[in-house]
Amino acid sequence: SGTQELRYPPNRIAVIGAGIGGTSAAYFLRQKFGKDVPIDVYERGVVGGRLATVNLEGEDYEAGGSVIHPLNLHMKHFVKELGLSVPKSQGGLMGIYNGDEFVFEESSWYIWNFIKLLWHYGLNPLRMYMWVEEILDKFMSIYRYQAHDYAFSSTEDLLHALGGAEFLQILNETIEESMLKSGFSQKFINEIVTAVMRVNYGQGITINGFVGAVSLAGADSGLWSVEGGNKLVCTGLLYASKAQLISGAVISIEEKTREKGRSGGGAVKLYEVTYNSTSGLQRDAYDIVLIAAPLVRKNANITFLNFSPPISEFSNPYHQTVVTFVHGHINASFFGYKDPSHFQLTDIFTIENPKLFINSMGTVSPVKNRKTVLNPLLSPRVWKIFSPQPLTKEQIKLLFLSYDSNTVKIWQAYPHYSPPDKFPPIILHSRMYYLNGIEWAASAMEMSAVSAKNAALLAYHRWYENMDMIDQEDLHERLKTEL
Ligand SMILES: Cc1cc2nc3c(=O)[nH]c(=O)nc-3n(C[C@H](O)[C@H](O)[C@H](O)COP(=O)(O)OP(=O)(O)OC[C@H]3O[C@@H](n4cnc5c(N)ncnc54)[C@H](O)[C@@H]3O)c2cc1C
Ligand SMILES: CC(C)=CCC/C(C)=C/CC/C(C)=C/CSC[C@H](N)C(=O)O
Repeated sequence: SGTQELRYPPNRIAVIGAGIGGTSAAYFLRQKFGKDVPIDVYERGVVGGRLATVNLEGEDYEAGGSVIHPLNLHMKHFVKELGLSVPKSQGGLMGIYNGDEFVFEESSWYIWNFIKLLWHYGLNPLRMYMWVEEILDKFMSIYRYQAHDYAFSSTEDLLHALGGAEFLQILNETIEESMLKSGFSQKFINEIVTAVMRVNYGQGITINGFVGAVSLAGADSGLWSVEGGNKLVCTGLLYASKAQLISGAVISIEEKTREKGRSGGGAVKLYEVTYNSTSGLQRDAYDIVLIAAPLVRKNANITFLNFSPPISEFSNPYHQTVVTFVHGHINASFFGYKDPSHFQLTDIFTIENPKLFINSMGTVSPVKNRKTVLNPLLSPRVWKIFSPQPLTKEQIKLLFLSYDSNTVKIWQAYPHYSPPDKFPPIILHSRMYYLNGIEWAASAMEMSAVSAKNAALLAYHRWYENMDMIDQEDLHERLKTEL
Protein backbone atom coordinates (compact mmCIF):
# COMPACT_ATOMS: atom_id res chain seq x y z
CA SER A 1 0.00 0.00 0.00
CA GLY A 2 2.89 2.42 -0.61
CA THR A 3 2.23 3.83 -4.09
CA GLN A 4 0.97 7.28 -3.11
CA GLU A 5 4.20 9.05 -4.15
CA LEU A 6 3.59 7.84 -7.73
CA ARG A 7 0.39 9.81 -8.02
CA TYR A 8 -0.47 13.48 -7.58
CA PRO A 9 -2.78 14.34 -4.73
CA PRO A 10 -6.27 15.34 -5.88
CA ASN A 11 -6.67 18.93 -7.04
CA ARG A 12 -9.88 19.56 -5.13
CA ILE A 13 -12.43 17.56 -3.12
CA ALA A 14 -16.13 18.37 -2.60
CA VAL A 15 -18.31 17.22 0.28
CA ILE A 16 -22.05 17.83 -0.09
CA GLY A 17 -23.85 18.35 3.21
CA ALA A 18 -22.58 19.75 6.51
CA GLY A 19 -24.34 17.46 8.96
CA ILE A 20 -22.32 15.13 11.17
CA GLY A 21 -21.66 12.91 8.11
CA GLY A 22 -20.28 15.69 5.89
CA THR A 23 -18.29 17.54 8.55
CA SER A 24 -16.70 14.36 9.91
CA ALA A 25 -15.93 13.34 6.30
CA ALA A 26 -14.11 16.66 5.79
CA TYR A 27 -12.18 16.01 9.02
CA PHE A 28 -11.16 12.46 8.00
CA LEU A 29 -10.36 13.54 4.41
CA ARG A 30 -8.01 16.17 5.79
CA GLN A 31 -6.30 13.55 7.98
CA LYS A 32 -5.76 11.26 4.99
CA PHE A 33 -5.04 13.64 2.10
CA GLY A 34 -2.90 16.09 4.07
CA LYS A 35 -3.00 19.82 4.65
CA ASP A 36 -2.68 21.11 1.08
CA VAL A 37 -5.69 19.63 -0.72
CA PRO A 38 -8.56 22.16 -0.93
CA ILE A 39 -11.79 20.69 0.48
CA ASP A 40 -15.12 22.46 -0.15
CA VAL A 41 -18.16 21.60 1.96
CA TYR A 42 -21.53 22.57 0.44
CA GLU A 43 -24.46 23.28 2.75
CA ARG A 44 -27.81 24.55 1.59
CA GLY A 45 -29.19 25.10 5.10
CA VAL A 46 -27.53 25.29 8.49
CA VAL A 47 -24.34 23.47 9.55
CA GLY A 48 -25.44 20.51 11.68
CA GLY A 49 -28.31 19.26 9.49
CA ARG A 50 -30.31 16.87 11.63
CA LEU A 51 -28.33 18.01 14.67
CA ALA A 52 -30.23 21.18 15.48
CA THR A 53 -31.71 23.11 18.37
CA VAL A 54 -34.94 25.07 18.65
CA ASN A 55 -35.51 28.04 20.92
CA LEU A 56 -38.37 28.16 23.37
CA GLU A 57 -38.70 31.10 25.72
CA GLY A 58 -35.04 32.05 25.38
CA GLU A 59 -33.56 28.56 25.88
CA ASP A 60 -32.27 26.14 23.22
CA TYR A 61 -33.36 22.48 23.16
CA GLU A 62 -32.11 19.54 21.06
CA ALA A 63 -34.71 19.04 18.31
CA GLY A 64 -32.91 16.41 16.21
CA GLY A 65 -30.19 13.92 17.17
CA SER A 66 -30.00 14.27 20.91
CA VAL A 67 -28.44 11.30 22.70
CA ILE A 68 -25.06 9.62 22.16
CA HIS A 69 -24.09 6.18 23.43
CA PRO A 70 -21.09 5.83 25.79
CA LEU A 71 -19.53 3.39 23.28
CA ASN A 72 -19.88 5.74 20.28
CA LEU A 73 -16.13 6.20 20.03
CA HIS A 74 -15.95 8.57 17.05
CA MET A 75 -18.37 11.01 18.71
CA LYS A 76 -16.42 10.68 21.94
CA HIS A 77 -13.16 11.40 20.14
CA PHE A 78 -14.59 14.46 18.35
CA VAL A 79 -15.85 15.98 21.59
CA LYS A 80 -12.46 15.47 23.25
CA GLU A 81 -10.47 16.72 20.26
CA LEU A 82 -12.67 19.82 19.89
CA GLY A 83 -12.55 20.65 23.60
CA LEU A 84 -16.34 20.45 23.99
CA SER A 85 -17.93 19.49 27.28
CA VAL A 86 -20.61 17.05 28.35
CA PRO A 87 -23.04 17.98 31.10
CA LYS A 88 -24.04 15.52 33.81
CA SER A 89 -27.03 13.49 32.68
CA GLN A 90 -30.20 13.44 34.77
CA GLY A 91 -32.38 10.51 35.65
CA GLY A 92 -36.16 10.37 35.41
CA LEU A 93 -39.09 8.02 35.67
CA MET A 94 -40.55 6.28 32.64
CA GLY A 95 -44.01 4.81 32.08
CA ILE A 96 -45.43 2.83 29.14
CA TYR A 97 -48.95 3.93 28.17
CA ASN A 98 -51.17 1.74 25.99
CA GLY A 99 -53.82 4.35 25.20
CA ASP A 100 -55.96 3.42 28.23
CA GLU A 101 -53.55 2.88 31.10
CA PHE A 102 -49.89 2.48 32.00
CA VAL A 103 -48.78 -1.12 31.45
CA PHE A 104 -45.48 -0.40 33.18
CA GLU A 105 -44.30 2.42 35.42
CA GLU A 106 -40.93 3.05 37.01
CA SER A 107 -40.76 4.21 40.58
CA SER A 108 -37.98 6.08 42.33
CA TRP A 109 -37.00 2.89 44.18
CA TYR A 110 -34.40 1.02 42.15
CA ILE A 111 -35.04 -2.31 43.90
CA TRP A 112 -38.78 -1.98 43.41
CA ASN A 113 -38.25 -1.38 39.65
CA PHE A 114 -36.11 -4.47 39.46
CA ILE A 115 -38.79 -6.61 41.15
CA LYS A 116 -41.52 -5.11 38.94
CA LEU A 117 -39.53 -5.82 35.77
CA LEU A 118 -38.90 -9.39 36.90
CA TRP A 119 -42.59 -9.82 37.75
CA HIS A 120 -43.82 -8.45 34.41
CA TYR A 121 -41.21 -9.79 32.02
CA GLY A 122 -39.16 -12.47 33.80
CA LEU A 123 -35.55 -12.57 32.63
CA ASN A 124 -36.32 -10.88 29.29
CA PRO A 125 -34.87 -7.45 30.29
CA LEU A 126 -31.59 -8.97 31.46
CA ARG A 127 -31.34 -11.18 28.38
CA MET A 128 -32.11 -8.19 26.16
CA TYR A 129 -29.26 -6.26 27.73
CA MET A 130 -26.92 -9.17 26.92
CA TRP A 131 -28.34 -9.58 23.39
CA VAL A 132 -27.75 -5.89 22.59
CA GLU A 133 -24.32 -5.98 24.20
CA GLU A 134 -23.28 -8.88 21.96
CA ILE A 135 -24.30 -6.94 18.84
CA LEU A 136 -22.58 -3.76 20.08
CA ASP A 137 -19.47 -5.76 20.83
CA LYS A 138 -19.28 -7.00 17.24
CA PHE A 139 -20.08 -3.54 15.89
CA MET A 140 -17.12 -2.14 17.80
CA SER A 141 -14.62 -4.05 15.63
CA ILE A 142 -15.12 -1.18 13.15
CA TYR A 143 -12.94 1.05 15.32
CA ARG A 144 -9.98 -1.35 15.08
CA TYR A 145 -10.41 -1.84 11.34
CA GLN A 146 -10.64 1.89 10.76
CA ALA A 147 -7.70 2.61 13.09
CA HIS A 148 -5.68 0.32 10.79
CA ASP A 149 -7.04 2.25 7.76
CA TYR A 150 -9.14 -0.55 6.26
CA ALA A 151 -12.13 0.45 4.12
CA PHE A 152 -15.16 -1.28 2.66
CA SER A 153 -16.74 -0.65 -0.71
CA SER A 154 -20.32 -1.46 0.31
CA THR A 155 -22.43 -1.26 3.47
CA GLU A 156 -23.07 -5.01 3.21
CA ASP A 157 -19.30 -5.73 3.15
CA LEU A 158 -18.72 -3.41 6.10
CA LEU A 159 -21.42 -5.01 8.22
CA HIS A 160 -20.43 -8.52 7.17
CA ALA A 161 -16.86 -7.80 8.30
CA LEU A 162 -18.23 -6.84 11.73
CA GLY A 163 -20.90 -9.43 12.40
CA GLY A 164 -20.68 -12.03 9.62
CA ALA A 165 -23.82 -13.75 8.33
CA GLU A 166 -25.63 -13.04 11.61
CA PHE A 167 -25.54 -9.27 10.97
CA LEU A 168 -26.84 -9.69 7.41
CA GLN A 169 -29.59 -11.93 8.77
CA ILE A 170 -30.83 -9.44 11.37
CA LEU A 171 -30.67 -6.66 8.78
CA ASN A 172 -33.03 -8.61 6.57
CA GLU A 173 -35.63 -9.44 9.20
CA THR A 174 -37.71 -7.40 11.63
CA ILE A 175 -36.63 -6.81 15.23
CA GLU A 176 -39.69 -8.81 16.23
CA GLU A 177 -38.51 -11.82 14.16
CA SER A 178 -34.92 -11.50 15.45
CA MET A 179 -36.00 -11.35 19.08
CA LEU A 180 -38.63 -14.09 18.82
CA LYS A 181 -35.97 -16.36 17.28
CA SER A 182 -33.70 -15.53 20.20
CA GLY A 183 -36.40 -16.63 22.63
CA PHE A 184 -37.81 -13.31 23.88
CA SER A 185 -41.49 -13.30 24.90
CA GLN A 186 -44.16 -11.71 22.70
CA LYS A 187 -45.43 -9.66 25.67
CA PHE A 188 -41.96 -8.21 26.28
CA ILE A 189 -41.55 -7.42 22.57
CA ASN A 190 -45.05 -5.88 22.30
CA GLU A 191 -44.57 -3.66 25.33
CA ILE A 192 -40.97 -2.74 26.13
CA VAL A 193 -39.38 -3.26 22.70
CA THR A 194 -42.26 -1.57 20.81
CA ALA A 195 -42.17 1.41 23.19
CA VAL A 196 -38.42 1.92 22.62
CA MET A 197 -38.75 1.59 18.82
CA ARG A 198 -41.53 4.19 18.82
CA VAL A 199 -39.63 6.74 20.91
CA ASN A 200 -36.42 6.37 18.93
CA TYR A 201 -37.45 5.72 15.33
CA GLY A 202 -41.18 6.56 15.34
CA GLN A 203 -41.83 3.08 13.96
CA GLY A 204 -42.84 -0.23 15.47
CA ILE A 205 -41.26 -3.66 15.74
CA THR A 206 -41.27 -4.01 11.95
CA ILE A 207 -37.94 -2.14 11.69
CA ASN A 208 -34.89 -4.28 10.94
CA GLY A 209 -33.18 -6.21 13.73
CA PHE A 210 -29.95 -4.19 13.51
CA VAL A 211 -31.54 -0.74 13.83
CA GLY A 212 -33.77 -2.33 16.47
CA ALA A 213 -30.69 -3.28 18.49
CA VAL A 214 -29.24 0.24 17.98
CA SER A 215 -32.54 1.64 19.21
CA LEU A 216 -32.41 -0.57 22.32
CA ALA A 217 -28.83 0.63 22.88
CA GLY A 218 -30.33 4.13 22.71
CA ALA A 219 -32.22 3.28 25.89
CA ASP A 220 -29.06 2.20 27.77
CA SER A 221 -27.76 4.09 30.75
CA GLY A 222 -24.92 6.59 30.40
CA LEU A 223 -26.27 8.32 27.27
CA TRP A 224 -24.81 11.78 26.83
CA SER A 225 -25.01 14.94 24.75
CA VAL A 226 -22.88 18.01 24.11
CA GLU A 227 -23.07 21.14 26.27
CA GLY A 228 -24.38 23.92 24.05
CA GLY A 229 -25.87 21.48 21.51
CA ASN A 230 -24.68 18.45 19.54
CA LYS A 231 -24.42 20.60 16.40
CA LEU A 232 -21.28 22.17 17.93
CA VAL A 233 -19.49 18.96 16.92
CA CYS A 234 -20.26 19.79 13.26
CA THR A 235 -19.09 23.41 13.42
CA GLY A 236 -15.99 22.25 15.32
CA LEU A 237 -15.13 19.52 12.79
CA LEU A 238 -15.59 21.92 9.90
CA TYR A 239 -13.19 24.36 11.51
CA ALA A 240 -10.68 21.63 12.40
CA SER A 241 -10.74 20.29 8.83
CA LYS A 242 -9.84 23.72 7.42
CA ALA A 243 -12.41 23.07 4.71
CA GLN A 244 -14.15 25.93 2.94
CA LEU A 245 -17.88 26.14 3.65
CA ILE A 246 -19.90 27.06 0.55
CA SER A 247 -23.47 28.13 1.31
CA GLY A 248 -25.60 26.85 -1.50
CA ALA A 249 -27.77 23.99 -2.69
CA VAL A 250 -26.08 21.56 -5.04
CA ILE A 251 -28.51 20.89 -7.86
CA SER A 252 -26.51 18.72 -10.26
CA ILE A 253 -23.28 16.80 -10.75
CA GLU A 254 -21.92 16.07 -14.20
CA GLU A 255 -18.86 14.16 -15.32
CA LYS A 256 -16.63 16.34 -17.50
CA THR A 257 -13.36 15.70 -19.32
CA ARG A 258 -10.40 18.09 -18.96
CA GLU A 259 -7.94 17.78 -21.77
CA LYS A 260 -4.70 17.60 -19.80
CA GLY A 261 -3.88 16.44 -16.32
CA ARG A 262 -1.28 18.26 -14.18
CA SER A 263 1.20 15.48 -14.82
CA GLY A 264 1.05 16.44 -18.48
CA GLY A 265 -0.58 13.10 -19.28
CA GLY A 266 -3.82 12.48 -21.16
CA ALA A 267 -7.35 13.67 -20.48
CA VAL A 268 -8.69 13.61 -16.90
CA LYS A 269 -12.25 13.17 -15.74
CA LEU A 270 -13.68 15.69 -13.28
CA TYR A 271 -17.01 16.16 -11.56
CA GLU A 272 -18.67 19.48 -12.24
CA VAL A 273 -20.84 20.53 -9.30
CA THR A 274 -23.55 23.10 -10.06
CA TYR A 275 -25.04 24.91 -7.10
CA ASN A 276 -27.51 27.63 -6.35
CA SER A 277 -26.26 30.34 -4.02
CA THR A 278 -27.28 33.92 -3.21
CA SER A 279 -25.16 35.02 -6.20
CA GLY A 280 -27.05 32.71 -8.57
CA LEU A 281 -26.03 29.48 -10.30
CA GLN A 282 -22.34 28.63 -9.99
CA ARG A 283 -20.06 25.75 -10.97
CA ASP A 284 -16.86 24.16 -9.73
CA ALA A 285 -14.90 21.05 -10.76
CA TYR A 286 -13.60 18.33 -8.44
CA ASP A 287 -11.51 15.16 -8.62
CA ILE A 288 -13.41 13.52 -5.76
CA VAL A 289 -16.98 14.10 -4.51
CA LEU A 290 -18.53 12.79 -1.29
CA ILE A 291 -22.30 13.10 -0.92
CA ALA A 292 -23.33 13.31 2.74
CA ALA A 293 -27.07 13.96 2.47
CA PRO A 294 -29.93 11.53 1.86
CA LEU A 295 -30.30 11.14 -1.91
CA VAL A 296 -34.07 11.26 -1.94
CA ARG A 297 -36.14 13.84 -3.74
CA LYS A 298 -37.56 15.34 -0.55
CA ASN A 299 -33.99 15.87 0.68
CA ALA A 300 -30.79 16.35 -1.38
CA ASN A 301 -32.61 16.35 -4.76
CA ILE A 302 -29.40 16.24 -6.83
CA THR A 303 -29.57 15.40 -10.55
CA PHE A 304 -26.75 13.31 -12.02
CA LEU A 305 -26.12 14.39 -15.58
CA ASN A 306 -24.57 12.39 -18.42
CA PHE A 307 -23.38 9.41 -16.40
CA SER A 308 -23.15 6.18 -18.26
CA PRO A 309 -24.53 3.91 -16.92
CA PRO A 310 -26.93 6.40 -15.26
CA ILE A 311 -26.85 6.82 -11.47
CA SER A 312 -30.14 5.43 -10.33
CA GLU A 313 -32.49 7.13 -7.88
CA PHE A 314 -32.94 5.69 -4.41
CA SER A 315 -36.63 6.13 -4.03
CA ASN A 316 -37.12 4.42 -0.67
CA PRO A 317 -38.82 6.95 1.56
CA TYR A 318 -37.72 8.61 4.77
CA HIS A 319 -40.01 8.59 7.79
CA GLN A 320 -41.67 11.81 8.94
CA THR A 321 -41.30 12.55 12.64
CA VAL A 322 -42.71 15.68 14.22
CA VAL A 323 -41.11 17.11 17.35
CA THR A 324 -43.24 19.51 19.40
CA PHE A 325 -41.93 21.38 22.43
CA VAL A 326 -44.52 22.60 24.91
CA HIS A 327 -43.93 24.57 28.08
CA GLY A 328 -46.83 23.68 30.34
CA HIS A 329 -48.54 21.61 33.05
CA ILE A 330 -49.16 18.02 31.94
CA ASN A 331 -52.72 16.72 32.19
CA ALA A 332 -52.14 13.50 34.16
CA SER A 333 -55.83 12.53 34.03
CA PHE A 334 -55.58 12.25 30.21
CA PHE A 335 -53.23 9.34 30.91
CA GLY A 336 -55.74 7.63 33.19
CA TYR A 337 -54.49 8.99 36.53
CA LYS A 338 -57.43 9.06 38.94
CA ASP A 339 -55.36 11.08 41.39
CA PRO A 340 -53.07 13.32 39.32
CA SER A 341 -51.11 14.32 42.42
CA HIS A 342 -49.50 10.83 42.27
CA PHE A 343 -48.14 11.43 38.78
CA GLN A 344 -44.35 11.57 38.85
CA LEU A 345 -43.29 10.41 35.38
CA THR A 346 -40.84 12.41 33.30
CA ASP A 347 -41.03 10.18 30.21
CA ILE A 348 -44.12 8.60 28.66
CA PHE A 349 -43.54 5.88 26.07
CA THR A 350 -46.41 4.31 24.13
CA ILE A 351 -47.30 1.08 22.36
CA GLU A 352 -49.35 0.50 19.20
CA ASN A 353 -52.91 1.80 19.51
CA PRO A 354 -54.72 3.55 16.61
CA LYS A 355 -56.28 6.10 18.96
CA LEU A 356 -52.87 7.34 20.15
CA PHE A 357 -51.71 10.49 18.38
CA ILE A 358 -48.26 10.66 20.02
CA ASN A 359 -45.32 8.24 20.02
CA SER A 360 -43.78 9.55 23.23
CA MET A 361 -43.32 12.61 25.39
CA GLY A 362 -40.68 13.48 27.93
CA THR A 363 -39.38 16.43 29.91
CA VAL A 364 -36.21 18.02 28.58
CA SER A 365 -33.56 20.44 29.75
CA PRO A 366 -31.96 23.18 27.67
CA VAL A 367 -28.61 22.46 26.01
CA LYS A 368 -27.05 25.07 28.33
CA ASN A 369 -27.82 25.87 31.96
CA ARG A 370 -29.45 22.51 32.69
CA LYS A 371 -31.49 22.49 35.87
CA THR A 372 -32.34 19.45 37.97
CA VAL A 373 -35.64 17.76 37.13
CA LEU A 374 -38.47 19.02 39.28
CA ASN A 375 -41.71 17.16 39.91
CA PRO A 376 -43.48 17.62 36.53
CA LEU A 377 -46.75 18.40 38.30
CA LEU A 378 -45.45 21.08 40.62
CA SER A 379 -44.09 23.46 38.04
CA PRO A 380 -44.57 23.87 34.30
CA ARG A 381 -41.89 21.99 32.39
CA VAL A 382 -40.74 21.84 28.80
CA TRP A 383 -42.03 18.61 27.26
CA LYS A 384 -40.69 17.17 24.00
CA ILE A 385 -43.37 15.26 22.14
CA PHE A 386 -42.73 12.91 19.19
CA SER A 387 -45.68 12.28 16.85
CA PRO A 388 -46.18 11.07 13.29
CA GLN A 389 -48.28 14.13 12.35
CA PRO A 390 -48.28 17.75 13.59
CA LEU A 391 -50.41 18.04 16.72
CA THR A 392 -53.61 20.08 16.53
CA LYS A 393 -54.39 22.73 19.15
CA GLU A 394 -57.11 20.41 20.51
CA GLN A 395 -54.62 17.56 20.93
CA ILE A 396 -52.16 19.81 22.79
CA LYS A 397 -55.04 20.93 25.02
CA LEU A 398 -55.79 17.28 25.82
CA LEU A 399 -52.19 16.66 26.88
CA PHE A 400 -51.79 19.82 28.97
CA LEU A 401 -53.88 21.47 31.68
CA SER A 402 -52.32 24.74 30.63
CA TYR A 403 -49.40 25.82 28.46
CA ASP A 404 -47.84 29.11 27.50
CA SER A 405 -45.79 28.36 24.40
CA ASN A 406 -44.93 25.70 21.92
CA THR A 407 -42.70 25.20 18.89
CA VAL A 408 -42.71 22.52 16.19
CA LYS A 409 -40.08 20.92 13.93
CA ILE A 410 -41.06 18.51 11.15
CA TRP A 411 -38.31 16.11 10.08
CA GLN A 412 -37.76 13.68 7.25
CA ALA A 413 -36.04 11.99 10.12
CA TYR A 414 -34.61 8.57 9.23
CA PRO A 415 -35.41 5.78 6.76
CA HIS A 416 -38.84 4.20 6.85
CA TYR A 417 -37.57 0.71 7.57
CA SER A 418 -39.29 -2.23 5.92
CA PRO A 419 -36.86 -5.16 5.84
CA PRO A 420 -35.43 -6.58 3.70
CA ASP A 421 -34.32 -3.10 2.50
CA LYS A 422 -31.76 -2.67 -0.28
CA PHE A 423 -28.63 -0.70 0.59
CA PRO A 424 -27.75 2.12 -1.79
CA PRO A 425 -24.15 1.84 -3.08
CA ILE A 426 -21.23 3.68 -1.44
CA ILE A 427 -19.40 4.02 -4.75
CA LEU A 428 -21.75 5.94 -7.03
CA HIS A 429 -19.11 6.45 -9.72
CA SER A 430 -15.35 5.96 -9.92
CA ARG A 431 -14.49 8.87 -7.53
CA MET A 432 -17.92 9.81 -6.25
CA TYR A 433 -19.05 8.35 -2.91
CA TYR A 434 -22.32 8.25 -0.99
CA LEU A 435 -22.38 8.18 2.82
CA ASN A 436 -26.04 7.99 3.78
CA GLY A 437 -26.74 4.48 2.51
CA ILE A 438 -25.58 3.30 5.96
CA GLU A 439 -28.76 4.83 7.43
CA TRP A 440 -30.63 1.88 5.92
CA ALA A 441 -28.78 -0.31 8.44
CA ALA A 442 -29.36 2.21 11.23
CA SER A 443 -29.56 5.99 11.37
CA ALA A 444 -27.59 7.55 14.23
CA MET A 445 -24.85 10.17 14.59
CA GLU A 446 -22.20 7.50 15.13
CA MET A 447 -23.32 5.59 12.03
CA SER A 448 -22.78 8.74 9.94
CA ALA A 449 -19.32 9.18 11.48
CA VAL A 450 -18.42 5.53 10.79
CA SER A 451 -19.62 5.93 7.20
CA ALA A 452 -17.68 9.20 6.84
CA LYS A 453 -14.42 7.61 7.93
CA ASN A 454 -15.04 4.64 5.68
CA ALA A 455 -15.75 6.88 2.66
CA ALA A 456 -12.65 9.03 3.35
CA LEU A 457 -10.46 5.92 3.57
CA LEU A 458 -12.08 4.40 0.48
CA ALA A 459 -11.60 7.63 -1.52
CA TYR A 460 -7.97 7.76 -0.42
CA HIS A 461 -7.12 4.11 -1.16
CA ARG A 462 -8.88 4.18 -4.53
CA TRP A 463 -7.11 7.42 -5.48
CA TYR A 464 -3.71 5.95 -4.65
CA GLU A 465 -4.67 2.44 -5.81
CA ASN A 466 -4.04 0.81 -2.42
CA MET A 467 -6.44 -1.98 -3.29
CA ASP A 468 -5.07 -4.20 -0.52
CA MET A 469 -6.72 -1.86 2.02
CA ILE A 470 -10.23 -2.38 0.65
CA ASP A 471 -12.69 -5.23 1.36
CA GLN A 472 -10.11 -7.43 3.06
CA GLU A 473 -11.46 -10.63 4.53
CA ASP A 474 -10.58 -12.13 7.90
CA LEU A 475 -9.49 -8.78 9.31
CA HIS A 476 -10.35 -10.04 12.75
CA GLU A 477 -7.80 -12.86 12.51
CA ARG A 478 -5.25 -10.77 10.64
CA LEU A 479 -5.24 -7.92 13.14
CA LYS A 480 -4.92 -10.40 16.00
CA THR A 481 -1.56 -11.56 14.65
CA GLU A 482 -0.48 -8.03 13.71
CA LEU A 483 -0.72 -6.87 17.34
C1 LIG B 1 -35.82 13.89 15.57
C2 LIG B 1 -34.56 13.09 15.43
C3 LIG B 1 -33.99 12.52 16.56
C4 LIG B 1 -32.81 11.80 16.44
N1 LIG B 1 -32.21 11.35 17.58
C5 LIG B 1 -31.00 10.77 17.51
C6 LIG B 1 -30.29 10.49 18.70
O1 LIG B 1 -30.76 10.76 19.80
N2 LIG B 1 -29.06 9.89 18.59
C7 LIG B 1 -28.50 9.63 17.37
O2 LIG B 1 -27.38 9.11 17.33
N3 LIG B 1 -29.14 9.93 16.23
C8 LIG B 1 -30.37 10.52 16.27
N4 LIG B 1 -31.01 10.86 15.13
C9 LIG B 1 -30.40 10.52 13.83
C10 LIG B 1 -29.26 11.50 13.51
O3 LIG B 1 -29.65 12.81 13.78
C11 LIG B 1 -28.89 11.36 12.02
O4 LIG B 1 -28.64 10.00 11.73
C12 LIG B 1 -27.64 12.15 11.67
O5 LIG B 1 -27.68 13.44 12.23
C13 LIG B 1 -27.52 12.21 10.17
O6 LIG B 1 -26.44 13.05 9.84
P1 LIG B 1 -26.00 13.26 8.32
O7 LIG B 1 -24.90 14.23 8.32
O8 LIG B 1 -25.75 11.93 7.73
O9 LIG B 1 -27.29 13.86 7.60
P2 LIG B 1 -27.92 15.31 7.80
O10 LIG B 1 -27.78 15.74 9.20
O11 LIG B 1 -29.28 15.23 7.23
O12 LIG B 1 -27.00 16.26 6.92
C14 LIG B 1 -27.18 16.46 5.55
C15 LIG B 1 -26.94 17.93 5.25
O13 LIG B 1 -26.91 18.10 3.85
C16 LIG B 1 -27.57 19.29 3.52
N5 LIG B 1 -28.02 19.14 2.14
C17 LIG B 1 -28.99 18.32 1.67
N6 LIG B 1 -29.08 18.42 0.35
C18 LIG B 1 -28.17 19.33 -0.03
C19 LIG B 1 -27.82 19.88 -1.31
N7 LIG B 1 -28.43 19.49 -2.43
N8 LIG B 1 -26.83 20.81 -1.36
C20 LIG B 1 -26.21 21.22 -0.21
N9 LIG B 1 -26.52 20.73 1.01
C21 LIG B 1 -27.48 19.80 1.08
C22 LIG B 1 -28.70 19.37 4.53
O14 LIG B 1 -29.17 20.70 4.64
C23 LIG B 1 -28.04 18.84 5.78
O15 LIG B 1 -27.48 19.87 6.55
C24 LIG B 1 -32.19 11.60 15.18
C25 LIG B 1 -32.77 12.17 14.04
C26 LIG B 1 -33.93 12.93 14.17
C27 LIG B 1 -34.50 13.59 12.94
C1 LIG C 1 -24.78 3.44 16.60
C2 LIG C 1 -24.77 2.82 17.91
C3 LIG C 1 -23.94 1.62 18.09
C4 LIG C 1 -25.44 3.27 18.98
C5 LIG C 1 -26.32 4.48 19.00
C6 LIG C 1 -27.32 4.35 20.07
C7 LIG C 1 -28.24 5.54 20.07
C8 LIG C 1 -27.77 6.74 20.77
C9 LIG C 1 -29.45 5.45 19.50
C10 LIG C 1 -30.46 6.55 19.46
C11 LIG C 1 -31.05 6.61 18.09
C12 LIG C 1 -32.16 7.57 17.87
C13 LIG C 1 -32.59 7.78 16.46
C14 LIG C 1 -32.80 8.23 18.85
C15 LIG C 1 -33.93 9.17 18.54
S1 LIG C 1 -34.87 9.90 19.80
C16 LIG C 1 -33.81 10.13 21.10
C17 LIG C 1 -34.44 10.73 22.31
N1 LIG C 1 -35.48 9.92 22.81
C18 LIG C 1 -34.94 12.12 22.12
O1 LIG C 1 -35.69 12.56 22.97
O2 LIG C 1 -34.60 12.84 21.16
